[in-house]
Amino acid sequence: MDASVAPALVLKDVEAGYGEGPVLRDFNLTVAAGEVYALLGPNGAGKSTAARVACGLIPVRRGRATAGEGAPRRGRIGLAPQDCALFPALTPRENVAAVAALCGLPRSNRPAAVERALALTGCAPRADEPVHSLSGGWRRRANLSAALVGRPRLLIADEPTEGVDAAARVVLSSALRETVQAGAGCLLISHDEAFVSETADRIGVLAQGRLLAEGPPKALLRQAFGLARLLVVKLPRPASRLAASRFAQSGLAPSKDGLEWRLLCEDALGAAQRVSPEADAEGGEVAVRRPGLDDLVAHLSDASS
Ligand SMILES: Nc1ncnc2c1ncn2[C@@H]1O[C@H](COP(=O)(O)OP(=O)(O)OP(=O)(O)O)[C@@H](O)[C@H]1O
Repeated sequence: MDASVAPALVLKDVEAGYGEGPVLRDFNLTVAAGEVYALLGPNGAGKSTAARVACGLIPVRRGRATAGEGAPRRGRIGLAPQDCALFPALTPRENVAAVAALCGLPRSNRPAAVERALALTGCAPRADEPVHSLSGGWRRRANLSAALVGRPRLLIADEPTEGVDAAARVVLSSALRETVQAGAGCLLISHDEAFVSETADRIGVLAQGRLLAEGPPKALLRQAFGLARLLVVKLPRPASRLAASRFAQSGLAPSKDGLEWRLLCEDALGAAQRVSPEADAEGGEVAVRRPGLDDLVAHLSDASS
């Protein structure tokens, strides 16, 4: 990343919220030009609030928010909100054209800009059907096209893959990657672990309005878990007393509903062999896997609460 290029977003010592108690306090976040930065965290952590501060939808009570500097004033931030911001009676092409006008693009440039934005998200094949008749996945593509048409310096994509199939996810990931390769910065908010792993350069893990960790996903996973693997036993019903005591003896801890027992350790395969007889007798399934981003979020937010 080029340090001489201004960041796409800087939130510095920000305090912001809705009622009396702030949601974000002393909150710092920088999204560089050329990177996709994903904010992860449990429900209510403050991710959408940070996005709203970034695009000026809620004011900063303290600190400073600077977004999209270096772009024309009206098109500098592109927002693809979680609840698609589209006119349902209009087609994707008409919606994207309307946003192009709102962004202040010169009239003569608009048709090419609209085609480009529709092509980036693969929306062109359904671009002339009314939005209300499109499936959720096509609406998501149109929603992202509308955010991209003004060539924003900062793109904010809030849950862009909600209700989207695997093929569309690949296209949307490429659209975000191409956008940042062209020089924008992207703030991505997503609960979609696979999408974030494929798309983000850096992630920030947020809980209760505080950033708990940030960095490249692989580095954070390595730092949190090292060589440990996760043993997961899934049960159709809570374990019998005998099985529960055997799982506990082997170091596994139950979920709140008692349907899942877990252990994070370097010898997860050995532990799996030890608990397999009880798991089989209970009709359960045993799996060993590498911890992923969802595990990282749970691990960091549990440790901070
Ligand atoms: N419009 C609002 N008015 C009042 N409080 C709100 C409003 N929107 C969010 N909040 C509160 O702010 C806190 C953070 O919410 P926010 O939507 O930013 O979390 P989030 O991390 O995006 O959650 P999720 O993953 O569920 O979308 C929550 O306690 C929420 O109840």
